[in-house]
Formats: sequence, structure tokens, C-alpha cells
Amino acid sequence: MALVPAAGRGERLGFGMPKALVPVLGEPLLLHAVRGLLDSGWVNHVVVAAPSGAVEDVDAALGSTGASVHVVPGGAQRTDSVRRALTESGRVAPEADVVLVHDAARAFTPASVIRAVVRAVRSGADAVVPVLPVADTVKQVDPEGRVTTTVDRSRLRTVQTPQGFTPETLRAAYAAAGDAATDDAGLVERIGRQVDTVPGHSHALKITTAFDLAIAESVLAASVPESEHS
Ligand SMILES: Nc1ccn([C@@H]2O[C@H](COP(=O)(O)OP(=O)(O)OP(=O)(O)O)[C@@H](O)[C@H]2O)c(=O)n1
Ligand SMILES: C[C@](O)(CO)[C@H](O)COP(=O)(O)O
Repeated sequence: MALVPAAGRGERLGFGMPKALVPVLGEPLLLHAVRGLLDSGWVNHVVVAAPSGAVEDVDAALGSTGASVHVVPGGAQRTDSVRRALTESGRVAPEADVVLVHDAARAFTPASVIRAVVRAVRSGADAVVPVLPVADTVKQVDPEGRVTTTVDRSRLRTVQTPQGFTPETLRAAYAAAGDAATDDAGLVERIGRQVDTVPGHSHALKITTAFDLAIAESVLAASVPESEHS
């Protein structure tokens, strides 16, 4: 079972429409994301959180998947959208043993990453996130932008999606959630549960700006094998 928060406005992408519906190589970004989950072979049900004013458009955009895909209205923050999808998932697939939460904006995540996350949860983890090492030097700055320190990057990781959870873990995290978090695993950390990692992939980049979209389109057009870009 996968939850796909897709209710963002896409302001930084700047297409004047919900990012989920922006066409990439002729198909909405969200359709690429949902098809990627289904084609991994390890996801049978998907609940999408759509922009509240675009539920019908999103439903229509996903019609061609012909699978168990449900659309609910999202909320103001990503956390609100995931919460609504999580509630719906209990109705759609109460028997699910793993819940993935996957950004529509990470539409080109390789199947190998999706499978690795599911496999790790099925092997006993409560929560799993795909991660990449940090390539740049990282500095902390004060409010005026002056460098205060250079951070040791050797133990830092950037975090992608899908993030995988046992249903009980994700429900407990959301039941306890106060302030919104920037990712779902952050809510699991707050309830004191362990979050494990698997290797992420450069193709799982979050399409945030027009530059990211251009990169995704060129990678897709070139169809570079995923093993060459990890
Ligand atoms: N209220 C929100 C905000 C975000 N998202 C989803 O969370 C993911 C990560 O968000 P991001 O990529 O930053 O998308 P936007 O919020 O659309 O970006 P922006 O800030 O540029 O508007 C996206 O799939 C987005 O659709 C969501 O479901 N509900
Ligand atoms: C969930 C996420 O994609 C993990 O990197 C990220 O935290 C989403 O951040 P956003 O600021 O809500 O786009």
C-alpha cells in the first residue's frame, strides 16, 4: 500500500498549475509516480492526496492505471495530506503489511529503491528511509549569513521517498503528531522508534524547480540505466 501526497501547489516550479498535473514527456508528473509504484510489482493499492480543487482532474489523470488507485483531497501542509491519505488507506487496504509514503514530486524513483524499502520493513524494521551521502561541504550560518561552523558531513544524509513503515508505526506517529514535520520518518523519530536507512538514488530527486524538471526529462529521454546513476 502506498500513500502519495500530491496536493502541493508547485509554486517553485512555476507552471501556474498543481505540480502533480504538470506534463513530463507528455504525461502528468503524478501518473509517472503512481505508475512507478505499481510497476515495482510490490504495491497493489495507492491513495493519492490531491489539491482540494483538483480532485476530479487528478482522478482523470490516473484513470489509465486501471488499478486500485483512490484520490482524496489533501490539506494545507504535506503532513495534513499524508494524514488524510492514511485515514483512507485503512478503508482501502486494511490488510496491508507495509505502508509507503511517496512524494508525487519524486516521480522517477527506480523500482529497486521502492523494493529495497519494502524489503527492509518486511525484514523487521518499523520505519525505513532511502538516503544519499552529502556531496557538498556543509556550513552552519548565523541569522546574518555569517559562517559559524563547518559541519562534519560524514554522518549526514539527504533523505528521499518512498519512506516505508509498518502500518502500526505510521498510525502511532500520526496519532502523536503535533507540529508538522518535513518528512514522515521525522514523526516516527518523535515517538522514539528507530528509523533505518537503505541506499537512495539520484533518479529519486524531488522535482522542485524548473532545473530539476529539465534534469528529469533529460534522464528519461536518455533512458540511462539506473545502475549508472546511483
Ligand atoms: N499541502 C501539501 C504540500 C505538499 N504536498 C506534496 O508533498 C510533496 C513534497 O512537496 P514539494 O515537492 O515541496 O511540493 P510543493 O508543495 O508543491 O512545492 P512548492 O513549495 O514549490 O509549492 C509533493 O509531492 C507535494 O505535492 C502535499 O501533498 N500537500
Ligand atoms: C519528504 C521529503 O521529500 C524528504 O526529503 C521532503 O522532506 C519534503 O520536503 P518539502 O519541503 O515538504 O517539499
